[in-house]
Amino acid sequence: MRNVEVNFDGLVGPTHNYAGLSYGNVASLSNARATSSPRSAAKQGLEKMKALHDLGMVQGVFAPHQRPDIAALRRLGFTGTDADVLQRAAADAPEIFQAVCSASSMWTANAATVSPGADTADGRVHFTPANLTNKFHRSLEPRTSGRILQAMFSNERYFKHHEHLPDNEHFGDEGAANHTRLCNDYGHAGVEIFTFGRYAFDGSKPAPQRFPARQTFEASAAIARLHGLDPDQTVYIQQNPAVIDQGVFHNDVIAVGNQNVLFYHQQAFLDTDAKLAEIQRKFGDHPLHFIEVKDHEVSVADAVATYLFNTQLISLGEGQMAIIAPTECQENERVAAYLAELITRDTPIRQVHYFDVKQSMRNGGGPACLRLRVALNEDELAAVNPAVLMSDSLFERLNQWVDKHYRDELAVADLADPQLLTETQTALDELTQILKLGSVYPFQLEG
Ligand SMILES: N=C(N)NCCC[C@H](NC(=O)CCC(=O)O)C(=O)O
Repeated sequence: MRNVEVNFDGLVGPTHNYAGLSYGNVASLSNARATSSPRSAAKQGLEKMKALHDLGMVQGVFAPHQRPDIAALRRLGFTGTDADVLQRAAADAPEIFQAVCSASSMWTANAATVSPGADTADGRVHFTPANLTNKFHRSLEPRTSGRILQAMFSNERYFKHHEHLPDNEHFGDEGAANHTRLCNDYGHAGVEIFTFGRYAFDGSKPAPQRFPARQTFEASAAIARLHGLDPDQTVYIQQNPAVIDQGVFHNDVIAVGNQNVLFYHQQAFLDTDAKLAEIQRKFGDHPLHFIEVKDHEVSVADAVATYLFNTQLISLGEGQMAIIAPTECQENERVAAYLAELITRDTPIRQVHYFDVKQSMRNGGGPACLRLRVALNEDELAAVNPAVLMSDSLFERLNQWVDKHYRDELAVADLADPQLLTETQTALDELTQILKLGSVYPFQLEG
């Protein structure tokens, strides 16, 4: 049976903007209040999806969320017509208002944690939407992400959907951004690696001093229990608090894995040697490539600035992999030299492809943030909603849809324009028809 890994990329929503909402995320803070281009952001994302499709990958599209989130504003006491709610919130509580306008659902690496059927006790693919409790604007995502996931993976014979973890910092969960799976073949049982930033109930354990640790050990362990993972095939690794304090707000900013390769920075983890030995032991006798990038090769600062590790490692067949990197890596001499040399080494990584995803990068989201990986066998793939899978015609259709509905430029001040709300709802209503999702947005469910 053929087993594949499908990347479900977040389609950038029409309100994509730079409001500087993510403390601890260096790019988000440094680009605060810059003017964005929702249209080019969405098109940059579509180009990457199409290029991976053209490389022979199965590629999916993950719909964006409804923003501004009027329901969230009503829950916080703003009343009247939708236009009243928007304008009152913008005037009286601009920080709350900007948060409910964020297009952050584009970073689908944070949408959920996914365990393939080969790893779970009941043999189904398990999904748990991330609660994203650490940032208010992201905590608005789990319910809609859950509905979109159910609309894409609806067959209960193959797919199991869990509720997100309790909405509380003790169970702070950022989804697949802190989850890596190593395996010999996508269809074989793998080792699931959960990376976390702190322990919720034990203040004596190491934790960052400056920036928040968004993921807790307790959240990771709960996901592993919910998904029915075998403890002998599961590894928990604490992120090095010192790198969180340098802007590594998710583990996928400092490490990435695929099949038998783990590519990571020397400073990424705590207790690295013991943890790598545990991974090797649980992985078994098969060859495993630990590619460690040393400080003198690429510093943590360069890794954060270029997103060297927020790259996608994709399998091209015959044991070869390609690395999908943002153009920021190409523009940094040290990182570009490192990658040029890496593909000549005796590892599966043989190609590097650069993509311009600058609109997303300016909010701290690289190629790997934009995608949620789902490993599937043939039967499971056949059960996926086919309307969300990339093809030449879907690429063309989505580009036309973006041209019709998206603005070229958006400043933070434009977010209060009631017309933007109407434009967004019209666009998303049409999108649910293109992607055959049914009703997934609050404005569709209320009516
Ligand atoms: N590393 C992964 N997997 N994802 C990147 C997420 C970036 C996102 N940025 C933001 O939410 C900024 C949005 C704003 O400021 O409007 C975040 O910090 O949660």
